[in-house]
Amino acid sequence: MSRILIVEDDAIIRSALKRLLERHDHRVSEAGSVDEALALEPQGFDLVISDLRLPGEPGTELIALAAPVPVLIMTSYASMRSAVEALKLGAVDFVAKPFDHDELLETVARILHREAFKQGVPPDVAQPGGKHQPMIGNCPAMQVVYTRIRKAAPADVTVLIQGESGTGKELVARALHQQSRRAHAPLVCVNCAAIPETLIESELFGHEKGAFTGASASRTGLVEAADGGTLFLDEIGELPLDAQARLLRVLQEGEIRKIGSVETRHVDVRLIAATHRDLQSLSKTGEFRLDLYYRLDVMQIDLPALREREDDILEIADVLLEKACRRHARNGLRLSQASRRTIRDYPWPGNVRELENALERGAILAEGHLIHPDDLGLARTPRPQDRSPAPAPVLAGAGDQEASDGEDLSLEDYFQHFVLEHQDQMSETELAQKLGISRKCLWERRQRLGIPRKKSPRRSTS
Ligand SMILES: Nc1ncnc2c1ncn2[C@@H]1O[C@H](COP(=O)(O)OP(=O)(O)OP(=O)(O)O)[C@@H](O)[C@H]1O
Repeated sequence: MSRILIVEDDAIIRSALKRLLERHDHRVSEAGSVDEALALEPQGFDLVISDLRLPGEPGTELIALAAPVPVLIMTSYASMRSAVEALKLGAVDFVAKPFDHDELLETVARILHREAFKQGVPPDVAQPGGKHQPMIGNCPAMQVVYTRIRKAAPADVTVLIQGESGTGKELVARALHQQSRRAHAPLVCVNCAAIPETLIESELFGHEKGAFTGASASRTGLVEAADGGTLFLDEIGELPLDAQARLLRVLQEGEIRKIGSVETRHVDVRLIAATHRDLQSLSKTGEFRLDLYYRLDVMQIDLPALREREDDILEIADVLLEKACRRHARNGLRLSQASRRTIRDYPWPGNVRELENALERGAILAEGHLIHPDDLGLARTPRPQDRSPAPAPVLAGAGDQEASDGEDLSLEDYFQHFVLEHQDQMSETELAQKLGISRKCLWERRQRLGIPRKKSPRRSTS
């Protein structure tokens, strides 16, 4: 069922058209002018059918205001000139009034069909350097993702993105922001797992001077920094309960209160959250507030793991390899047939990020013009029957470099031993520094090896 918005000031024509479309299973809303149409948020529809001449602004104004939703223009002034003008301005098509019912229905069906195809097109995403690149991959699961992005982006609702680490959750958040009406405002990305638990509330919500030991000046939080724009909270499952309560207030009341302050301030922020954890299960154990979960779960986007995107793996590998070759001035480098098989059969527990790293290694290490499996440095190559779900191989060294089987084991042992022995005396930052890895990497390895971070009993600033 498609959602269609009719914009027509003549009530008789409007209700006749409404009845006609409803008889053909469309859900129809009506407006009598451009202003009334805007109040109904035209971007949430699949098609806008608008009269050209309306009281106030002409129907062609909606072409830009409803974008990317197509606008079909009706005109009783069926001169070629007004129709051509409307098409030039970007109308998807036009119909002359009085219209023939079958012709109109056919035009509507054709437009909706064409749009349905467009929906599966990967969105362009601005990378941190400012360059725009399309998301790679066209497998059926990703087409569903692209369609969801296209529909959810302009709707200004909270979105919960779920998927394993490295599947592209941040990329989806960027696409949602860029296709929303907030695109001109900031997108603030926060990885809740990478900020010490004791600091996360003040990072997000800000604090007043003297609110806690070490708070020597008042500070604005990241939620406020995203005012007017979008806040992307990655790994929201790691947010401590106190911070969850504050976040709930932001979502419910649109209000923020700094730590140590009695005053509240209004903020207008769209929240996009991501997690690789099952928030509903976490809420059963009391680790995640169920009311917050329901607030977040307005629209869900599920990202498939790379191993489930068999048709995409080699396509992604080719595009990422080209980029890696450009970065390292190794143009013309290609994957050997054996490398292509290895890439296809490997379970990719670290998903696209792990593939990106492996290809980068390949581009650096390859000696001739072909990248061989050894150059990729994958920990082990499973036989096809070993594939998903496979145990995650442990990656060695900073930046997730991988090593051979023997080294994996000793590194894993070393990591576990070191963390267990020192975590009572060291902060997460110190632990990560001593291990030569990032805080985020430390957190990910803790998850993989089942050594969750201990909850600290009181606030401190270390
Ligand atoms: N479909 C895709 N097309 C192109 N690049 C991708 C795609 N999916 C992921 N990537 C790349 O993989 C890397 C990881 O993506 P991203 O940071 O969005 O993943 P994530 O799910 O947010 O990971 P984490 O949960 O660990 O933060 C990035 O460099 C991103 O550009």
